[in-house]
Amino acid sequence: TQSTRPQRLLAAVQKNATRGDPRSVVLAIDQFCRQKEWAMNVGDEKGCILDSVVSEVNPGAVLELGTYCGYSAVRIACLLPPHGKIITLEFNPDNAAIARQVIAWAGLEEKIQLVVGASGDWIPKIKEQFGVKTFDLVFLDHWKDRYLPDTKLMEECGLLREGSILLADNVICPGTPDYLEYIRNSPRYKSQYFKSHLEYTKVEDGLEKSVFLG
Ligand SMILES: O=C(NCCCOCn1ccc2cnccc21)c1cc(-c2ccc(F)cc2)cc(O)c1O
Ligand SMILES: [Mg+2]
Repeated sequence: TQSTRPQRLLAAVQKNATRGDPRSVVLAIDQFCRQKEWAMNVGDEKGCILDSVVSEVNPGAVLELGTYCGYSAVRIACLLPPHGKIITLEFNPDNAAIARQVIAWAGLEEKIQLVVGASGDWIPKIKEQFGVKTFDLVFLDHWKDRYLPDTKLMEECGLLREGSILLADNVICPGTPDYLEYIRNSPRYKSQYFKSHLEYTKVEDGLEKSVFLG
C-alpha cells in the first residue's frame, strides 16, 4: 500500500537524523522538503524568525495549534528554558502518530505534550486538564479560518496574560485576513509583521507577532 508524505518524512528523519539531536531532526526535515517533497512545516526561513521570538520570550508555557509532523514543536522545544513545556494540538490522528515518532527521535517527549483533537473543543479544557494558568507564547499554525475564533476563545478562557505573545504562521499564504484585520485594529494587541516566504518557496508569506496588552 502507498505510503503517505508524513510517513516518508518520518523515514527521512530516522534515516538522516541522529537520535536525541533535535537540530539534526530539523535539518533532516528541511532537506527532505527542499530536495524530495514539499511539506507544510514552518520551514527554515520562517523557522529562524520563530527561533528568535522563542529565545526573546524564553517561555515557560507554550501552546502550539497545528503540530502536523512535529517540526515546529521540536524547533520550539529545543529553545525552552529547563522547565519550559509546550502543549501542541493536532486534529489529524495520522499526523499526530507521525509527530509522536518525530518528537521521540528528537528525544523531546518530556518537553512536548501532544494532544489530538479540535482547538474549539480543547481550548476551554486546557486549564483544568493540564494545570496551565496562562501561556507565555502561542504559535498559531492550524486551519487559517480558526485563528480568529480561537484567539477570541483563548481571551475568554483566560489563557492569555498581559504580555502573552501570539505568533501566527501563514498570514499571507494561505492567508488569515479576518485574523489580521482583528489583531491589527484591536486596542488589546500590539502587532508586528515579519515578512518572509512560504516554506521552501519564493512565494511571499510572513509571521504576525502580537503582544496581548490585557
Ligand atoms: O493548512 C495549513 N496548516 C493547517 C493544517 C491543518 O490543521 C488542522 N489542525 C491542526 C490542529 C488543529 C486544531 N483544531 C482544528 C484544526 C487543526 C498550511 C497550509 C500551507 C499551504 C500553503 C500553500 C499551499 F499551496 C498549500 C498549503 C502552508 C502552511 O504553513 C500551513 O500551515
Ligand atoms: Mg503553517
